[in-house]
Amino acid sequence: RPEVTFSHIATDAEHFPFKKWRRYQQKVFDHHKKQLSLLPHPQGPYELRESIAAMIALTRGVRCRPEQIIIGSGTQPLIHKLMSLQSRTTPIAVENPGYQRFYQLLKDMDFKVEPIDLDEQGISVDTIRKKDPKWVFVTPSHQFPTGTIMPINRRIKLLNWAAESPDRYIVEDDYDSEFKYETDHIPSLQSLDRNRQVIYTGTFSKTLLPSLRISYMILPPDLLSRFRSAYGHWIDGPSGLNLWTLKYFIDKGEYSRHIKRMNARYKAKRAKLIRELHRVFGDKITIHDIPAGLHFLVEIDTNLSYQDIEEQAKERKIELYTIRRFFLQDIKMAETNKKKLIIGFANMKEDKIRESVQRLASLFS
Ligand SMILES: Cc1ncc(COP(=O)(O)O)c(CN[C@H](CF)CCC(=O)O)c1O
Repeated sequence: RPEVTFSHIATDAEHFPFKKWRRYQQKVFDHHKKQLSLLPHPQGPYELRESIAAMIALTRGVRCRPEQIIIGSGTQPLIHKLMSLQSRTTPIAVENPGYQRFYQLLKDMDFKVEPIDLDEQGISVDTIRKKDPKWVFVTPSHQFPTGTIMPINRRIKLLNWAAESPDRYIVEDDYDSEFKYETDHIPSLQSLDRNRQVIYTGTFSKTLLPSLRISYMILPPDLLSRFRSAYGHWIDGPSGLNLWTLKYFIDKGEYSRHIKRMNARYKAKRAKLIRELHRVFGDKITIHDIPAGLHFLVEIDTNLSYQDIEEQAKERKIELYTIRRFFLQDIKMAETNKKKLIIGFANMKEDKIRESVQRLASLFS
């Protein structure tokens, strides 16, 4: 069991409003016994989908009807269902480095998956043109794991690429888009899409608790009808109790208040951690200080290999991920002496920042 953590995966459960959550759960028991006695709609309760549609219209500019929302027990199962309906000869592009779990899922499904390089604006559309995929998976709000926020011009360029052919699709994975610090939100790709070629996925794993396993996907009408005919008779997905509780949580304004509070808390914790990293590492560290999300990338001058870093971190009970976790295929990177680490801070206790940074520094001293 790690004694300090730089993980980007867990959220700060200490500040989750459990009392409020329990109160709304009680309301579900009191007023929704009937719904609890039934199976939820295969896409999740319509009433919750209405609340999500209204919320993301405000926060992300997403335009959709509740009928287009599919609620599922995680982003992977939703993507797995959707991609199961596509021909395996469809060439697919993903960001490299990128979200390893999607890459592995698509490879396991026998798709031809093309890793696309990134520049300082996000995924390279020039490389996409060269590789000519039909589908592209992107994380424009906060590229995973480099953190890049895709500027509006690159979003337009990517949408223009898709618009050139009706069988092209973009999967916009908008995880952790709720967290932006002193920078404003850029509208989602979905809100700029005029040709119904963007599939939008969101999750409550970063804003509430990853263990709730509540995520959602918004399909354009043509994909939606195929999805419904293929899965309309399935009964799976998150528990109705949690879904109805989430509906109250959103409708009563608790969700947006929670995000505001966590934004302020994460912003302060992040700033403190960055100051401490600079203080301890000095010019041996470069911090990619992109003011968004629950992690950032750093580069540390060291002759240690990634292997050494990962092994020594484990030995010293430090939960730490290097960029190697996100390389999609073992591209023989010339291991320069600048090693990239993912620094997550959501689950780091503020009063443990000094000790955590000290322990990290001990790896490289
Ligand atoms: C890039 C990205 N897109 C979606 C999710 C949301 O997934 P879900 O909880 O299934 O809705 C995550 C969440 N992060 C993963 C789950 F915590 C872990 C990261 C790791 O595997 O490194 C994510 O990073």
